[in-house]
Amino acid sequence: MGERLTIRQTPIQGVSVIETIAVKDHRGSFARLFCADDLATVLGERRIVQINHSQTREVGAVRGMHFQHSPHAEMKMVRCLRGRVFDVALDLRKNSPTFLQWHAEELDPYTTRMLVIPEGCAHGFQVLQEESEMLYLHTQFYQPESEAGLRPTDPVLDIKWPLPLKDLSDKDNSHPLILSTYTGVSL
Ligand SMILES: Cc1cn([C@H]2C[C@H](O)[C@@H](COP(=O)(O)OP(=O)(O)O[C@H]3O[C@@H](C)C(=O)[C@@H](O)[C@H]3O)O2)c(=O)[nH]c1=O
Repeated sequence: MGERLTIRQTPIQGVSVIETIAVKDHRGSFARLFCADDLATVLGERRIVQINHSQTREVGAVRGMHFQHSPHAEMKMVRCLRGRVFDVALDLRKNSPTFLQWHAEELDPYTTRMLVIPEGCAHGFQVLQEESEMLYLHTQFYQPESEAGLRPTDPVLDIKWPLPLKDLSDKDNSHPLILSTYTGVSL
């Protein structure tokens, strides 16, 4: 059996793209979505403790940019199960060489790509096809008191969303704008 997964690094340390190689036959396809052994170099000592799913109706809708503060900082692995999304990881780590830089990947069920977003990076996405569905693997439990976010339209972040933004939640629309004095998060 050949390689089932490939891991591609991005310019942001710890943000990587995992591609699953599906096995195809006359019935359709089979793909391994997660394997702790295959992903040992990405996971280290972490373990997946929660799996979440979201469905988003409208093209242009944005969810993000979300993260959890230490001590509940988490790694997320994000995959699109239906539709297509523009998925963004944003580096907020104090003293990181890529501080405030972002990396985006288009995710859809056919390219079987999963974006890895490590602790100290925020995550968000824009829906490019109606009824898009996302699957999240998390290394920490959801902790509302540690939950934080940045405004997807924040000019300091300058995220180049492909479409006009719509359907933000009230919470996402009220994330504070960051100032030029913002120094990031500590882990
Ligand atoms: C994230 C989360 C939310 N909730 C609840 C809180 C709220 O009532 C409802 C919807 O939550 P939100 O509005 O935060 O959902 P949403 O805006 O989709 O939040 C998600 O956005 C993307 C970008 C991520 O990266 C995810 O980790 C998550 O933060 O679900 C949980 O019960 N467990 C969870 O793990």
